[in-house]
Order: sequence, then C-alpha cells, then structure tokens
Amino acid sequence: MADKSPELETLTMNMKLLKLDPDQTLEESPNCDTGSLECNGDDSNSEMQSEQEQQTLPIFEKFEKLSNKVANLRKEHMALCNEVKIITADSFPGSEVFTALQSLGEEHEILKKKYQEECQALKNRCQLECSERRRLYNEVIELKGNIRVFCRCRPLNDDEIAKGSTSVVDFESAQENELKITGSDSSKKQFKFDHIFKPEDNQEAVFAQTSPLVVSALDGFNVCIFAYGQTGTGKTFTMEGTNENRGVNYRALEELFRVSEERSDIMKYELFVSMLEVYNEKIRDLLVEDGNIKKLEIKQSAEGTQEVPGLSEVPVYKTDEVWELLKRGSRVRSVGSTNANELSSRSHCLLRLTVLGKNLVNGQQTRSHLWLVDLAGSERVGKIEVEGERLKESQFINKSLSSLGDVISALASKTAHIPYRYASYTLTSYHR
Ligand SMILES: Nc1ncnc2c1ncn2[C@@H]1O[C@H](COP(=O)(O)OP(=O)(O)OP(=O)(O)O)[C@@H](O)[C@H]1O
Repeated sequence: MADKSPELETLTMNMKLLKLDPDQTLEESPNCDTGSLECNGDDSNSEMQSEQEQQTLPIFEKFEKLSNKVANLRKEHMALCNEVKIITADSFPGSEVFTALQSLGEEHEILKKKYQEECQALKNRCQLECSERRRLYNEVIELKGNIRVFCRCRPLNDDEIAKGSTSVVDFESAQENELKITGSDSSKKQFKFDHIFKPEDNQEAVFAQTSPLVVSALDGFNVCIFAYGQTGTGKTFTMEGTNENRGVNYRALEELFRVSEERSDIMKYELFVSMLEVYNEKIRDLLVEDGNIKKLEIKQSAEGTQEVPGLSEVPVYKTDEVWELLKRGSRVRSVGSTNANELSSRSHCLLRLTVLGKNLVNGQQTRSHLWLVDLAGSERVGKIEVEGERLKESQFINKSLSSLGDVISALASKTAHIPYRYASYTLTSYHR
C-alpha cells in the first residue's frame, strides 16, 4: 500500500487502540468497489443514506468505509495526474508548437523582406527598360527621319483598262524605293520614297509598314499618319478600306487592342475614338449621336498639342465594336461626285485615337494621340472640270492642303517656326 495520509494515520492509530488490524481492514473492503469513482458518493441520496448508515455502523466499519474512500480518492488523483501527463505530452506539445510557430514567423519575415527587395529590383529594371525602349525608339525615329513618306500605286480600274490606259509608272527600280514615271512627252521623272507599294500589294502589306508607328502610340508618342494624293488614287481605300479589305484605321485599332492585351501584365490601357471632318473650313464631329453640327475649333493646349474642345470621345473596349463605329462616322462624311471619282471625299477626315496608359509597376501614366487622316483629294480644278459648289469645295481643299504642305516642309527642314497656327486658321477660318 502507498504512503498513508495524516487522516489515515489517525484512523490507523485509533484502530490499533481498538486492537484491530488496520491493514487487513483496508485491503478487504466488502461493500465498496475500490476502482470505482462512484464510491465518492456523487449521488446525494446515496450519500445521505450512507451517512445514516454510518451513524448506525459500529466504529470499525466506519473506519473501514472512510479508509476505502480515502484510498479511492488517492487512486483517482493518481489516475487524473497520469491522464494530464499523457494529454500534455501527446496533444499539446506546447513549447514545440510555440517554437515552430515562432520560427515560421521568422522565416515569413525573411521571405517577405526578400520578395520586397526582389520586387523593388524588378521595378527598377522595368523602369530602366522602359526608358531604354523610348531612347531606342527616338534613335530609330531620328535615323529614319521624323517624317516618312510611302507611295502606294493602285491597280488600274476597269474603266482605265477599257480605255486602253497603261501604267506610266516603272516599278523596276521600286526595290530601291525609287519610282520612275514616264511623262506624256516621254520625259522621265524620278522620285524617292521611304517605301513603295506596288499595285499588287494588299492592305496587309501596307499596314505591316505602318504598324510600328501605331504601336509607338502605346508608348506615349503622338503619331500622325495621313493619306495624301490626287482624287481617285486610293486614299480612302487605304485608310478606311472596304468590309472585305479593311484599311489602316481598323487595323490600327485592332493592333492597339492586340498589343494592349499582350502588355496587360504591366500596362493598363484605355482607348477612345473621335472622328471629325474639315469640310469647307468647318469642323464637324462625325460621331455626335444626333448628327448635329457642333461649332468646334482647334486650340493649342498648354503642353503644345492641338486639341479640339467639345469633340466626342467614344471609349472602345474590343475590336468587334470598332468597325461599325468607323462606318457610322464615315457614312456622315461629306462626299460628292467629281468626274475623277464617283464617290469623292470632299472633306479631310480625321480619326483620332486617344491612348491612356498606366504602368502597373511604377504607376507612370501616358496620354497620346494617334491621328489617322484621309485628306480630301488634291486636284487640278481645270483638269476635273468642276464648277459651282464643287469648285468652291476644291478651292478650300487646295488652300488647306497648301497650308499643310507648308507645315510639313517646315518640319522636314527643321526650321524654328512651324506655321501650325496658319494651317489651323486655314482649316477653321469659317468660325472666326
Ligand atoms: N489598292 C487598291 N486596290 C483596289 N482598288 C482600289 C485600290 N485603291 C483604290 N481602289 C479603288 O479605286 C477607287 C477610288 O479610290 P478612293 O475612293 O479610295 O480614292 P480617293 O483617293 O480617296 O479619292 P478622293 O480623293 O476623290 O476621295 C475606289 O473604287 C477604290 O475601291
């Protein structure tokens, strides 16, 4: 038997005084199951009963019962102690869990710091590469020239073939970007361009040459592409195109969407389309819903860009919706018939794509314009035998084209003064 408690010691002493054998009594308890907790007398009724019984029991039996109770309590205590030990060791390895959590926390902090540093390094690299791309782009532009001139020769049409016309253009030298033209007096004239498109070159081939300029609008550069030429030479076909042979305008938007998607990891772009025409020196918004002519003017902004306050800007989100929008604008455009072109554009049509870019890595923002212009046909009034309203239109067209020519030659010769103001005055003098 285990060590005896003071209470038990007293009881044993008393029993000895009564000349009883205490050890025998404690081991051989007849009424109580020593392993059972119920012996603790949980049930109050049985407790009361046992108290009453004890009152009537001889003193020896009272000792015996008390001794059993004490022994049971000690066993119960031991069992509980063991249980606590097991639970603590198996289920709650307190200090180990804490240590593990602590080391995990430390690891997390180290990783966080490492990733923050890596992220910063990537941001710096991205910024450097963006600046490098812009620097290289500028260098390429400088090398190729800020102004590039392409020449496109359309195929002879059915009328021309029926009349027995033949091409006056000699494409032999076109490979070297030189064009030889034989005059009616058999004299030869030679012109040099940045690129020459032959009659068999399709819309895709033309766009392939222009797409790098289009993409640079996404890098924050302002770009302007326009088609210039005599009436009936294929300007509208090149810029607008037909449903089956879509031109530069539609393809430019398609390309902008494609590259935006490609860069979506680091850049977020928003695109807006505006369309206006300059007809007889009046500016008309071609995308205004009710078709009303709004009085619009060209103004120079504080940043030096040319703006048209009040011009509608339609946000575009995907290529599918763009073709209909462009068609809507061109349906409103002023056309007339000249004897050189049945559906001659009598106005300059300007499609403006506004690109807002946000660099998701460094937060840098850009705003740029890509202008796609289909100029009205230049023509020699006498040659196309126009009169009345057509004659007035032709005079306005030629006057504005001549102003544009002045701007381009000033830009090409890098003179200090570029006569933009005069050009915009010529285009909009109607309102002044
Ligand atoms: N590369 C080409 N391939 C096939 N057809 C063409 C091509 N270029 C022009 N055309 C056709 O020639 C005709 C005149 O072209 P378009 O209307 O584009 O000329 P334009 O220069 O815009 O004339 P305008 O200044 O009078 O508006 C159209 O019927 C057009 O479809």
